[in-house]
Order: sequence, then C-alpha cells, then structure tokens
Amino acid sequence: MSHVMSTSEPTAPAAAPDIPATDITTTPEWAALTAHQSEISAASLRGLFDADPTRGETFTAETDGLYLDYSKNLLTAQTLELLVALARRAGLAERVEAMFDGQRINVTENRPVLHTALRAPAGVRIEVDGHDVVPDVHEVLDAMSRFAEQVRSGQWRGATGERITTVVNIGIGGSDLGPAMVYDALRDYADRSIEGRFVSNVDPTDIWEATADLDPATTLFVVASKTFTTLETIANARAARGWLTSKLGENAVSRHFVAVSTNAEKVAEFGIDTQNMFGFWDWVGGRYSVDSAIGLAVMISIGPEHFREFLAGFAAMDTHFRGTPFERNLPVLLGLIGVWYRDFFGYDTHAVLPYSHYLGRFPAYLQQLDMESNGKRVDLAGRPVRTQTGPIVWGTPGTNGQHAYYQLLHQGTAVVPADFIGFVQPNHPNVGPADGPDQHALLMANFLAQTEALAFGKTAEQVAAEGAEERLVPHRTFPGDRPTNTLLAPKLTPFTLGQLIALYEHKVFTQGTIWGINSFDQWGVELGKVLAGRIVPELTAETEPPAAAHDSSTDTLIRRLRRG
Ligand SMILES: O=P(O)(O)OC[C@H]1O[C@](O)(CO)[C@@H](O)[C@@H]1O
Repeated sequence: MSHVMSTSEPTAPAAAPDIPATDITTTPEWAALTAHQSEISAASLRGLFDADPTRGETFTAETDGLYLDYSKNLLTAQTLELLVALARRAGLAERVEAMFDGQRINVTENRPVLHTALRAPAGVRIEVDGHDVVPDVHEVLDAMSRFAEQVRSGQWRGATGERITTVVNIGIGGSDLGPAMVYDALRDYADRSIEGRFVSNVDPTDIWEATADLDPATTLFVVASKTFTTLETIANARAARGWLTSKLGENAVSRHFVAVSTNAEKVAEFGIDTQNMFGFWDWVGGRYSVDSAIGLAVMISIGPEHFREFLAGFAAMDTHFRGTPFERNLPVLLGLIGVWYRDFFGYDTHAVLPYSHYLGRFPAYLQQLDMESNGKRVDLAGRPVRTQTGPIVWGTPGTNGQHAYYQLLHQGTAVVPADFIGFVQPNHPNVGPADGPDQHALLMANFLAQTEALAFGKTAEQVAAEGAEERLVPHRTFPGDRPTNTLLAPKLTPFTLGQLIALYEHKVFTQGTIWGINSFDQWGVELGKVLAGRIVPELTAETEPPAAAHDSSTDTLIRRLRRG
C-alpha cells in the first residue's frame, strides 16, 4: 500500500499569469487612499459611531456562521470603496482565479499553489498540467483514514504487540505548527487514550522531554517533512530511531515509524518503508499543509470523520472567498483593512488574540502563515517593493494577555491593530457546582470590554469627573481609536477551525496580491541554513577552524563554544 502520489508527466505547463507591470503606489487608487487617510486620521471612532448609530450592524459580514464585526476600525463606507477599488486595480479577482485554477503563480519556484485542492470535494476537477489532482488527494485521505482507524482501534500494534498510546509528530515549521495547533484546538474531539506530542526544535532537550517518560513499545513516530531534508527534523528523527532501536531493535522501525513527505527517495534513504509513507505534492506550501497528510497526527487524534469536517470548513471558506463580492468577503475585508493600517497608517504589527484556551497556538501558527508568506521586500518581478509588506504578527490567548501586554495596547505609543476571536458557546462549563459566575460569561465579557475600551478609550474629562487626582488624570486617560476586528463563531469545532485557517490563508493571499509579491516562496530562510551547515564542523571538528573563517564576532563566539 504505497500512498505516494505522483502527478502525470507535464503536458502543456500552465503559463504563469502575467506579472503586474504597474507599481501599485503609482496608481490613482493608491493616491486616493493616501488623500483619504488624512481625512480619516482626523476622525475618531467615537465620532464615527455617534454619526451612524447602526455602524455596529452594518460594518459586519458573515459566512456559514462566522461573523466579522469590523466596525471598530478607522474607516468609512468611502474607505471601503477605495480599498475595494485598490483590490480591483491589483487584479485580485483574476489572481484568485489563477490560484484556484492551478496556474503557476509561485513564479520563483515555478509551481502552482493549490492548497485549495486539498479540501476540494470528490468529483471537482482541478488540473495540474492536464492531470486531475483531486482523486490523488482523496486517495491519500482514504489511506490516512485507514491508518488512523487502525491506530485508534488498536489493530495497528507496535513490534511487541502492544497498542499505540502516544503519537509523536516530528517536524518543524509547517510540518509542526499546523498539526500542533490543531491538535490543541480540537482536544474536545480527541480520543484521549492516544496522546499526541510534537517535537520540532533541534535542541536535544525537545526530543528528550518528549520521550523521557515514554515506552517505545507503545510509541508511534510520525516524521513529517515536505522535503525530508530539513536539518532539525532529520536530526530528531535519527535520535528517535536510536532511542527506539536501542530498546526494541532495528526490526521495530517499520511498526513505529511512518513518514509524511513529498520525497519518497529521502524517506527510503532514512530507513522508513515507503509503504508507510503518506504523500503530498510540491504545489502545497509547508505553511499551507495542515489539511494535507501533514495532518496525520491530528487525524489519529480526532478520527477521520472529524478530520473531514475540518476540511469542509476550509472548503466552505474557499467557496466564500472565490464567489463573494469583495465588500462582503471576509478574507478580502480582513486583508484590505490590514493594508489600510500597514501602508497608510504605517502600523508595523498586528495582534491576533483568541479568547479560547484551546487556540493557544493559533497566533504562532499565523506567524508562519503570514510572516513567511508576506515578509518580502521585492515584488514578483524582483523589483524592490515601494509599499510596506507583511506586518509582525503576534499574540496569545485572552485573558492572559490582558495581564501582560495589553497595557501597551491601550496606552503605549505604538498602535497595534488586533483581531479578537471568540466563540458563543464554551468548550466546557464551569468545573464543579455552579456557585460562582459562569466563567464563559466572564471570558466573553472581557472579550467585549477590551475592544470597547480600545476603540473608545476614556477621556481626561471622564477621568476627572470620576474624581481622580489631577496629577493622575493623564495617566488614567485612554486615548481610544485603537482598531480591532471581532470574529465570532458559534463554537470551536473542526468545521469552524477549518474556516478560520482558510480565512487567514486567503487574507494573506489578498494582501500579497495588493503588494504584488510572491506569498508562496521563502528564500529568506536559506542563508541561515547554509551558514549553520558551514559552522557545524567548525564547532565539532578536533582541529580549530582557521582564524578568520567568519567575521571577528562569529569567530570569537565559535572559539568560546569550542572551549566548552
Ligand atoms: O516540511 P519541511 O520540508 O521539513 O520544511 C519545514 C519548514 O521549513 C521551511 O521550509 C522554512 O525553513 C518552511 O517553509 C517549512 O514549513
């Protein structure tokens, strides 16, 4: 049962779509937004809400139960019109079609970008060089489902005949952040008799911690790597194999190691039988791969049915993104609002603040999705960009952040636009007898209070009227006009999570399109990898490296490390 899929030989490769020749900053649409920004910067959210009492109902959009309130942003209907015109000028509609259509929009790697095919229902036809990839996707999904069921039911046993009770995913970047985040987010759907662990860091402490209390006889390793050449993953996988074989012998490997990769050759070279490999394709970017076989550890945890619901959430958002007018299109709105602040206000960072304990790793996941995609300084043609590009994305779950860095959000000199993500229903009721306030109500009261406070602040007059000491009035004043989006979903389910991930994928795409950059390569990670490869022998070889192998700083640090 080989699950490695290959697409047919290229027939007539789909041409890359035209690279926009126009610098977006020289367009009339850009100029109109620049002029409009000076008007808006004189406005306030208090004023905008006073002028339009229905603003909180009209500046909203919804799809399949996912509700976006973007009213607490410094924008008007005119701003939206101008932003939508900018999106049109950037050719967003055509670029969306080019992506869904399998055109080679990843021009620097000459690849299509088809993560949307990973969640396409069976029967839909999506071609790469004349080959329909949807049946391939479903074949791998079916193979994953069979394997996940075998592990969950205890049919798949370790080399000594024991059931698998721990699945350790070894991967990094997209081969870790996605499955680790989703595993946490969907704990309520998990078979808790099988624990999932995630090892990514090349620091030996990570794999040590993950294995210290484990029994190899009941442990399954999923080695997840698109390329199967990533230093951290291969080092950790080797360590895991040594740990396992020192106790169970070489023959145990095939019962305790499976691989997820696009690179069957390297998987075989590592010593994992490609019969135990689940494949995907070079048209899936690492940070866009959690809904591919990279989600295997998740599927083992939540089961194939919930995994399919998760995919259905992505697919629903894909349909919404592809078919909804920009003015009501959630990813487009989030993308345009982000461009508004990044380029016309110069705000450098963007916070994502989930009011759900289970979404603790969502901001870290989005950091890779957004910053590896849009942290670019040249456009598709290789010319230096004249816009700002991707913001620094950060965040942690509310309410913990409130007692840490929200001080800066409310009163600091930096303005940080933020997305607040919350759920109508809790994952869990209060523990124990209900003699205290409903904790979910406490959570959501904070969720609402924060965006209200950020938007409207508290004036010096209000502070003084409350009887504050005069010298304290400036300290206790809140400026307001700190913009936020509120995303509200009925409940954190596999479907909702799929929707949310796809929402941000398409937001990132929208922004990359406006900026005219390639959101699907990541050359910026290469230099450090190459230099590390050069330094490894300099740290470990018996003989000292030559005196001036690097700069004087790096050389001195290498000597200190060698001294031990
Ligand atoms: O899945 P792989 O090939 O091991 O890559 C892991 C990660 O490394 C990167 O290439 C960056 O170094 C990411 O884009 C990717 O998600």
